[in-house]
Amino acid sequence: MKLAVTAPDRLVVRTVRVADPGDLISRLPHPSALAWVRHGEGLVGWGEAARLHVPGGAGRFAAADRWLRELFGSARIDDPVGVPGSGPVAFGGFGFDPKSPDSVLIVPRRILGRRDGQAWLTTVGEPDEPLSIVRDPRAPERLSWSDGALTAPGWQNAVGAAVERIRGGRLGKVVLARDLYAHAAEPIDARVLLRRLADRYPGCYTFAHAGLVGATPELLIRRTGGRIGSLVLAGTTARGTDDADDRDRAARLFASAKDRQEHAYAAEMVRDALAPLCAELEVPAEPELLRLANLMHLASPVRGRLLEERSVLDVVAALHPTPAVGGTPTDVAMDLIRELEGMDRGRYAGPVGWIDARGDGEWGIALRCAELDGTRARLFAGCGIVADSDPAAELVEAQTKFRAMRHALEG
Ligand SMILES: C=C(O[C@H]1C=CC=C(C(=O)O)[C@@H]1O)C(=O)O
Repeated sequence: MKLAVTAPDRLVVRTVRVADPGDLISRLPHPSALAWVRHGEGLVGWGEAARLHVPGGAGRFAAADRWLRELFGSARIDDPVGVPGSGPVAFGGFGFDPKSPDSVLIVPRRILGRRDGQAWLTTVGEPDEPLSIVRDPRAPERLSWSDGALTAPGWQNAVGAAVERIRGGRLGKVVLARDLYAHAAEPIDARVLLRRLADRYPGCYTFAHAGLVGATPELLIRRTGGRIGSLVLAGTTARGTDDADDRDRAARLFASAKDRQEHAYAAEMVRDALAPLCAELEVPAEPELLRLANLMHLASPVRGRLLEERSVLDVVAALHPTPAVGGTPTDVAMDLIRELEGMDRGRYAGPVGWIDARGDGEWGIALRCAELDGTRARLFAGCGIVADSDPAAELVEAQTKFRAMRHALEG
């Protein structure tokens, strides 16, 4: 696999403790933001000390992991803080489809971290290298919207075709997505979107990576030393108009055979993928409810302890794509996605997150997100389809999922 690399021969890295910086997102000096923030904690980064473009292929996670081990292994690191996310960190986003050429890792020149009452600043490269600062991000104005690969009726037809294929018995589940474009008068500044997403979805992982911006509720994997955690999501209903309506909807979600089946496919695959890697693994027998500002999901929190030393990217490789974004069986679902969606998902529905020099890190599934390109944003939303899915209801669900990014753009 031929990697495209921009990196110095040897990284010089220094982490220092800093006073609590407060809100991390408002500390980003430039629109080319890197971020991973939940409940005000996490990491933000800016500048670029090293970048890796990973070509498509099933071995892309292993190739990225090897490159990072070499880069971080040869670095001169002074890190008295010594917690997950201190020292050098790479922010990454991988293409959903192994064939996609879109996977990128970036090691920023500055990383500001905040967790459990501690805060730190990491400098990669010479501390006095000037960084350009662009203050006062402006909100997008005069937005207009256009369809992506498929119109709404076209996508409903694709869902109908998927249901037929599932009823034909070749697969149990497939997740179908569609894209939508927003056009603004001026280049869109990721920081405005991050701010709005973090304010509205504090329990989600608000992320920015090389123009991909979103707030995902789904944690693919977190590794802290030997401990791992994951939050499997599948099965969705919109929030109600009041508490009683919320309770009714949640009860219907738990009683819905279709949603339970969608969820079971995802939770079982995550269990099966993690079991061989773990000395201990806890997967709840029944899902619980995850409430977001716009949606409620069936959720299975998974915990485990790794059998042997492996980096978080190594575990990502074992998990992606889960049936929360692909389907069951994976290969049949991937082919059907390529056939019916009529688009390349890019990094949407792929792993997005960060990894440090210890191999610790947090990776989510890039959902509720948009890919920024100057004045244009490409939004994505997808839905799990099983034998009982109704195309019209799935379209409504996809529109609700778009709402997170529509709101981030429109305010
Ligand atoms: C594919 C998406 O959501 C996934 C995650 C949670 C619930 C899902 C569902 O109920 O269909 C999807 O599997 C998306 O938001 O684009």
